Amino acid sequence: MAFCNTLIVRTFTQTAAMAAAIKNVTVIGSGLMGAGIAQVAAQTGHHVTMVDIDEVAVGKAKDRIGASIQRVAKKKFAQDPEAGQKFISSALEKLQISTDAISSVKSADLVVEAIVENLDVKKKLFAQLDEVAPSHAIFASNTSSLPIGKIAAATNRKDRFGGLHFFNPVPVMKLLEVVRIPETSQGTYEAMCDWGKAMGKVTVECKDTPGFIVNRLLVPYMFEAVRMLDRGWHAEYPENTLFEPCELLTNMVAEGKHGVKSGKGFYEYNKK
Ligand SMILES: CCCCCCC[C@H](O)CC(=O)SCCNC(=O)CCNC(=O)[C@H](O)C(C)(C)COP(=O)([O-])OP(=O)([O-])OC[C@H]1O[C@@H](n2cnc3c(N)ncnc32)[C@H](O)[C@@H]1OP(=O)([O-])[O-]
Ligand SMILES: NC(=O)c1ccc[n+]([C@@H]2O[C@H](COP(=O)([O-])OP(=O)(O)OC[C@H]3O[C@@H](n4cnc5c(N)ncnc54)[C@H](O)[C@@H]3O)[C@@H](O)[C@H]2O)c1
Repeated sequence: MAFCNTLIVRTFTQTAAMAAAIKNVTVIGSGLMGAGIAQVAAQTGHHVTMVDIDEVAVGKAKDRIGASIQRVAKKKFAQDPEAGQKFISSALEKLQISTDAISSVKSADLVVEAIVENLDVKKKLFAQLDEVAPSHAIFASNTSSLPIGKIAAATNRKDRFGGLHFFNPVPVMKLLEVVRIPETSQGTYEAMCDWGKAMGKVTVECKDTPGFIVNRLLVPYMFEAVRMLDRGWHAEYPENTLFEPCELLTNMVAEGKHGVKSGKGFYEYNKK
């Protein structure tokens, strides 16, 4: 029992230490997602370096952040514009830009990659960063569709590797999928979740499966919308199995499980 308690205390201490240690964040890629991630990280008190191979892109990203943060401040400090101005200047002071990925990770506690969706390009980048980043630094990819395990394989820090899948527009969307591979240590996983919460996000644990959770649902839904457009809206397709009632739903309806209005469905609801 004493051994068990010691182990729990030690694990807790290590995890808390890793999470507390995430102060310096390097975001690689300053496109739609990278700029959003960098912005929210700076807004929430982190020292952020945003990197891009394209000097023009990273400059434009900083301008976009300036415009987006105005919108955030207007909403967040609607009653106190002075506090809003302080919020903006404090965040922008914490944000550096660079075109040199190698030097930008030298004091990073967390590296979030949001570059082009290409496995070889991501692997090449992480292999280079692995050589120079501090050993404690956690690496994460924001990929929409590539297996995290395949990207992590390019490094010697699979225990400190995971997915941090944000949603567009990052300053607005609350959800963050935190993806773990079998090698991701518990400390790394918890540090990623704690960092996500510090970013003001709601974190959800995902396994490293195609599409994680959201895109697994979203992409077939989007494709189906496009197929509908493709074949015309007016036709009826009674033979299409997509429209067949599911047995599970039929049974739930028969059992009176109508969701919120009946107090039970997939969940139980407390009616007040
Ligand atoms: C395998 C292939 C995969 C392909 C798909 C990949 C998918 C990917 O992996 C995952 C995803 O991202 S899935 C996609 C997941 N994403 C979604 O599902 C999102 C879908 N989109 C939406 O839900 C709506 O368009 C929004 C809620 C974003 C905006 O609401 P709207 O009704 O269009 O109205 P509005 O007038 O514009 O804005 C209203 C207020 O919102 C605020 N604000 C907005 N943008 C901001 C910004 N950039 N900055 C700061 N603030 C911003 C601001 O306060 C603004 O007020 P203001 O007074 O005007 O400043
Ligand atoms: N767009 C979305 O809605 C969305 C949502 C969630 C996740 N993602 C994922 O986020 C990643 C980025 O997507 P995006 O939409 O921001 O792309 P984007 O094209 O807007 O931006 C990518 C940026 O990366 C830069 N870049 C490319 N190679 C680089 C390298 N080797 N080093 C440094 N910078 C490099 C490009 O110059 C570009 O500015 C992708 O993996 C994508 O799948 C996208």
